[in-house]
Amino acid sequence: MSRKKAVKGKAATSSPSAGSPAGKGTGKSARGSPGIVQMNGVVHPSRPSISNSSEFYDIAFKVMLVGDSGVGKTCLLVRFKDGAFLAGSFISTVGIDFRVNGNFFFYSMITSLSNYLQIWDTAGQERFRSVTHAYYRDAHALLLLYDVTNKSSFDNIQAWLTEIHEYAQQDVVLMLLGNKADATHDRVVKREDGERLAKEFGVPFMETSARSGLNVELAFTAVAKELKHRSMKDPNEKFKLHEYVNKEMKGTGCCRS
Ligand SMILES: Nc1nc2c(ncn2[C@@H]2O[C@H](COP(=O)(O)OP(=O)(O)OP(=O)(O)O)[C@@H](O)[C@H]2O)c(=O)[nH]1
Repeated sequence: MSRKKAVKGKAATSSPSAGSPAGKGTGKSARGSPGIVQMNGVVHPSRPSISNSSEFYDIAFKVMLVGDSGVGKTCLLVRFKDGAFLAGSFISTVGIDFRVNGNFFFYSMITSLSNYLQIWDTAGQERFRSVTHAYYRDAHALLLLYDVTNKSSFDNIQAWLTEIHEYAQQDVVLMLLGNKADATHDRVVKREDGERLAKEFGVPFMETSARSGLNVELAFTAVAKELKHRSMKDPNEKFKLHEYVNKEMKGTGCCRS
């Protein structure tokens, strides 16, 4: 992921296109605007272009990927973005806008659920932590990752949860993801351990693989659905995130989603 490292290592003056995934074959610029990527070659005609969509949509949700360095946050996001594009998938992405803000990059996307998501990748390295904290505060959802082949990334989850408790909003949507589930030979954290930890903290859990695509779309879809339902006025229309995840989740017996 050298392209990502280049972005994360950049100073706050990073230009949106320089060294960006968007500049590496992720799509074409829309009408020459830097950083705007058209999906399936077309931005949905009935919707605004992504660059002014946060004004158009009443609710823009900020979703952040957090977890130790190397757990696969960037790969998960890239997998989701490309999978959504290529497969024309369930939460099909109508438009994606890539931007760099300081050490972070994020994708803005209008989804087929008609909500506007900003998905932020963060740097897991300790030296970026104080900056990351500032971004927690207005996050609506956090995807907290560990790496099933790295025990310390799992052991650090409690510390991450403590940080989240301290810095994030009280009602933040939180989901625990055990990534790299495809790496069966290198696995050191059992799925049951992840399940147990998630249960202890009352958060939905699934194993994912950015490599195979296992549950990647489901993780983002579940969060998008939860955010969408929370924003709806009708309190009877309760969406149960745990139930949805348990019903839709694919096991890790196989390496493809
Ligand atoms: N086998 C396997 N490897 C993965 C998976 N996801 C990521 N990786 C590998 O793990 C390494 C780190 O992935 P990144 O996405 O850069 O990790 P990150 O969490 O963004 O790391 P930081 O930016 O340092 O916080 C890379 O070498 C990836 O190829 C996965 O699902 N399976």
